[in-house]
Amino acid sequence: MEASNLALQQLKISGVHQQRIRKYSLLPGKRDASFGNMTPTLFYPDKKSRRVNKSSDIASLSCHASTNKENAVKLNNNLSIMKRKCTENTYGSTEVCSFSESIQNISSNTVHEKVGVLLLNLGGPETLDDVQPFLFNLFADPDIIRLPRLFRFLQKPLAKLISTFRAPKSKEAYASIGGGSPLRKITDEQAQALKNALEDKGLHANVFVAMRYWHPFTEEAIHQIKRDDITKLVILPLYPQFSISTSGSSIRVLNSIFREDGYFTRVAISVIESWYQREGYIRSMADLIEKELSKFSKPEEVMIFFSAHGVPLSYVEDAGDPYRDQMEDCISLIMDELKSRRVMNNHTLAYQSRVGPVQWLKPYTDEVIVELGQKGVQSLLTVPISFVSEHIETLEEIDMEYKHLALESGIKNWGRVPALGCTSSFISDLADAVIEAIPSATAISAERSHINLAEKDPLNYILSLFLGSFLAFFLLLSPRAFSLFKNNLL
Ligand SMILES: C=CC1=C(C)c2cc3[nH]c(cc4nc(cc5[nH]c(cc1n2)c(C)c5CCC(=O)O)C(CCC(=O)O)=C4C)c(C)c3C=C
Ligand SMILES: [Fe+2]
Repeated sequence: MEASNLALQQLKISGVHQQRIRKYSLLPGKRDASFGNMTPTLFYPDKKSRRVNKSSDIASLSCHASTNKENAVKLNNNLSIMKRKCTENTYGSTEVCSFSESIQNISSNTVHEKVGVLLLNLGGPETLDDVQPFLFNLFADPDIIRLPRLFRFLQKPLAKLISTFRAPKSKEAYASIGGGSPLRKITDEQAQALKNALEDKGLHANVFVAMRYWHPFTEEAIHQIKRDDITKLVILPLYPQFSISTSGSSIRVLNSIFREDGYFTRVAISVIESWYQREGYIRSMADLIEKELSKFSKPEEVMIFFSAHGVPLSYVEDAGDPYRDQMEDCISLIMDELKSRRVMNNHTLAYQSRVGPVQWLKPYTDEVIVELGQKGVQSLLTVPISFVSEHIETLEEIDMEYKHLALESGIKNWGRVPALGCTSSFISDLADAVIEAIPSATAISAERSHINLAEKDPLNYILSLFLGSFLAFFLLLSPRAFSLFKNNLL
């Protein structure tokens, strides 16, 4: 994956900042606009303006043509006009967007509402036999391996190849944590806890789980939502910070289902895109950190080491993924909260779990651990920060690999903050986020506009097929290309 050249969705700054009102734009990515896959592209304001606008309450998103006229025409052909109404209330609230194509406000008193909450998560293999097909689903996601347009149809053969070669290593990791991912079980528990918390706050809601790469898949959740006759739906990714590769990917899949399925023209929908800035979440994280610090003999000397899941650098630098900015904001909010409790420890942030030969967000967790050891840091408290459940990368990568590396590098005292899981203050805050999102739920219209590449541009289509087949042939049959691929990409 030549990540620096593969920017698909271009997330660019288009914020018009006014007092308490922000305007975002949904523009096509430079390349993606011509795809016809109708992926909406969110444009985020830069970090500085987001910080300045902490008190912003409302962000409205409107759709307009890109700078490129051709793209604008394609956009009109392929994308129905999308509008968003967003409510952002930093630190204390959530980035909430109701979407999608044309907005019809549904007044809550006209129909008998049945509220649903859809939790989005990554999913994980439940048995060792699931590992390869799970990896296939992950690498087949165009938001995970971002191929240029011409090579898009190679996505699945490439996913098959990478998943087959990666599976033995991944299986070993899953075997070491009991033979499968705990993600489904934990997410189901979180769903039940959220349902109970909502009930306690006076809202009866059905809570569904949609995993991106393993069961229960998005389609299974959609089936249940329809079976239960849900009329208002709040979409809540279980990732505190937004990334194109996580929440973005799940929302893209949902968006295409909603556009195709007439049922959803009758459903008012609200999407909570990120919620790392919520007071309840920040406080819950600070509580966990304080508790773990107190287990060290000299808590004040402990380095608090935030380890976030990485993304390729090109996501942030070329495609405008807000993930790094949100991560940094999140950590400064947690540290501010700790300081307000007189916890004045040093802290640092690094990124873990990189895959493949491209550059990922730096600094890398393993390199920082070695450096900290060399600098004489004696005590380290690792805080997994991009995810709210235990999973392979906390249980295996952090608890086994990084712990071993830290002790080898001279760090004497090691600790790790557990994931939030079903911590009651956290679940209660998620319930508040859901309740706050309901008023901004809006319905989507029934416009559909799938035009596939072959219908739209037959010459281009034939050319891509030809070049793609050539590349696949070369990669699969040339022993040298094959071993280069195996050594570098896996
Ligand atoms: C915020 C969290 C995550 C981001 C960002 C993310 C991006 C990302 N991940 C991969 C590749 C892999 N991820 C894998 C597992 C995995 N990833 C996350 C979270 C984020 N990923 C979680 C919670 C899990 C674990 C699920 C579980 O089973 O417990 C894996 C599989 C494990 C392995 O083989 O290492 C891969 C591969 C990429 C390429 C990427 C960004 C482009
Ligand atoms: Fe991942």
